[in-house]
Amino acid sequence: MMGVANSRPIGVGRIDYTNAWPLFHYVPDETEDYRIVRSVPSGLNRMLQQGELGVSAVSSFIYGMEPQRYVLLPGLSVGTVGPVRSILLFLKKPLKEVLRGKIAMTDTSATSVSLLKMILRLRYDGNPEYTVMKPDLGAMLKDNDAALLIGDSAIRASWESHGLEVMDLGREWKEWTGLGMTYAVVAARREAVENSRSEVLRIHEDLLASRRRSTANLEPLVQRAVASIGGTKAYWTEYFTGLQYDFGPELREGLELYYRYAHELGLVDGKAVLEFMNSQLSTGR
Ligand SMILES: C=C(O[C@@H]1C=C(C(=O)O)C=C[C@H]1O)C(=O)O
Repeated sequence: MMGVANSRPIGVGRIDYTNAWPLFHYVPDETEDYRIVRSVPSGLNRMLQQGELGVSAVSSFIYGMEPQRYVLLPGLSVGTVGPVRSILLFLKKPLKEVLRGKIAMTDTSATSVSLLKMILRLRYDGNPEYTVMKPDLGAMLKDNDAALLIGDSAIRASWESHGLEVMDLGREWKEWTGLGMTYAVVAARREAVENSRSEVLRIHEDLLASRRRSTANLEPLVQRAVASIGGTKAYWTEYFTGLQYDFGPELREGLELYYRYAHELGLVDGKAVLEFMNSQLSTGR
């Protein structure tokens, strides 16, 4: 496993959802230093944990489970301060009943499933029964009172005229805690940083450059999203503008609270502290 994480080019995981586009849009799929591997968050989480990837955009929850194994790449995140529009609980019954009912959750997520548990338990004193399913709203709601979707599945489902009540978890978190939330981070395995330092620095720089270029001009991403997924230019402009990609103080503070709650609920063993790769390294000096 070590060999895979340390060989050149190193494997780098890209979340295969529109929400991660700004981080990766201008990053080539293959260079001498790295090769991009695409998957849903749960797939990348597993590949990074098993050492098949040296660096990956992953569910922030995964870092919180074993912070000693990773460092975070500074200046890179997928988060919001407020509504996210793509992490949504679809309710078939009033919230009061859902809190004592049954909820199906997508098998593609790690951060949002725990975020949902926190919100329902700690904010609303709920104790529903949870199951994990493939992200298919109709199938999920067949035997359940509510369904959690993330990413493009959530976006598509939010456009359907099903008449269901919808809870946006980014909005909930902000109303409840007053803070932002970080759904995805870019993490590097510690041995990848030690043994493949220049490759890790290169992908870090390329991701930062992509983030800057994407957020400076959203137009190419917006056009592409309309063409490949649908919706309007206004929708996607608002969507990308609402997301925060630079892991600023509000996102860091929110994530620290999320890790404290995760520990309180017994979802993770310890209290994770955010440890970033030394930014001195990333300037190459
Ligand atoms: C913003 C989103 O955040 C995603 C949610 C994740 C999770 O729940 O584990 C992981 C990566 C993020 O890209 C989204 O799904 O739309």
